[in-house]
Amino acid sequence: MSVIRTDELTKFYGDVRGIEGVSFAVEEGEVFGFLGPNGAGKTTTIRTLLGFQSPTSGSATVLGESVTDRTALREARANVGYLPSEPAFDERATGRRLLEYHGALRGDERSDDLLDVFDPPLDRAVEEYSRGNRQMLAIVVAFMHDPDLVIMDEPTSGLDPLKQAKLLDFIRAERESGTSFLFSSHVLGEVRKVCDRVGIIRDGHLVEQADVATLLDRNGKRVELRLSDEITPEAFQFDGAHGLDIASSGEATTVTFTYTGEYEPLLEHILAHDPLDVNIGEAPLEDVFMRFYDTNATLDTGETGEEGTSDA
Ligand SMILES: Nc1ncnc2c1ncn2[C@@H]1O[C@H](COP(=O)(O)OP(=O)(O)OP(=O)(O)O)[C@@H](O)[C@H]1O
Repeated sequence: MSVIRTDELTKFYGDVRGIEGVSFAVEEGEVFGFLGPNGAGKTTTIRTLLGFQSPTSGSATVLGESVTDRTALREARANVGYLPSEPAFDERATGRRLLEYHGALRGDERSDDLLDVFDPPLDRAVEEYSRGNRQMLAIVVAFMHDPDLVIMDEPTSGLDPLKQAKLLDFIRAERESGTSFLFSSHVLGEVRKVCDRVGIIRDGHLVEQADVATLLDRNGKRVELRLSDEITPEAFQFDGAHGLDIASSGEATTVTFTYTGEYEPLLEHILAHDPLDVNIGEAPLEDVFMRFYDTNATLDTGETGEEGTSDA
């Protein structure tokens, strides 16, 4: 069963388009990454799925229930965790009080275990919390009732690199035990680490839907060679090689290019030049995604553990 399914889902705010004709499905037990530049429509999709706002047209189901059937959706939501991009809490309440409140509302099977990993200062009022502590409290709230599906909007924003890594490890472990995720993010490094498939949204439209391995495969391999001899560009003009760059330092020549195709012809070409060093790796994921983004949009590769560009 698809845990989320949308069919031509459309939401306009008056004349302003939030999303239009968005169709995708999240299957049981997968982490579906939802990517797109600022204002693309990620939050609009999520808020519509959670029943916070009605679609203008089209349809969607969450755990099999229509998002426009309020009663059925409320029941389905008992099995859904939600981590908003900017968690809002009763500011004067302590973290502990808020966990009691959410536990009474939807159940608390897991907060003790979760607090071993994510440890906000429970006896302080939330208004005194740092951004990271607020996020950790929201993570505990999202998972404490042991949901089957978790919808996360920029989940690592505000967390330090260690906590970011803990959250990604935690998501992978949860997926292993069958939990499904809709994971909205700008941070490509984390998408690479946890997502099985991605949907890319731009200007309110879903422009791509593919599994991450296929996207990377399509983008080819990044090849870097160090040669003792100087060479001409013609030496590396062969089928499947593109984006050639040659730099000579006096001692050695460094050749980099992207390659799509089988290994055998690639290795033949490389060995013909008697290389000092050979490095063949995955092409950067951002090359794939940037094609779907506006030229002005910036993206975080996530490799430094910094926050994404989500707060515009
Ligand atoms: N409540 C609202 N009223 C009017 N327009 C809105 C509202 N919420 C969103 N929009 C518009 O809908 C479009 C999609 O916005 P949305 O917040 O869904 O994008 P997003 O992909 O979540 O962006 P970000 O990455 O910046 O969070 C934007 O043009 C935005 O201005």
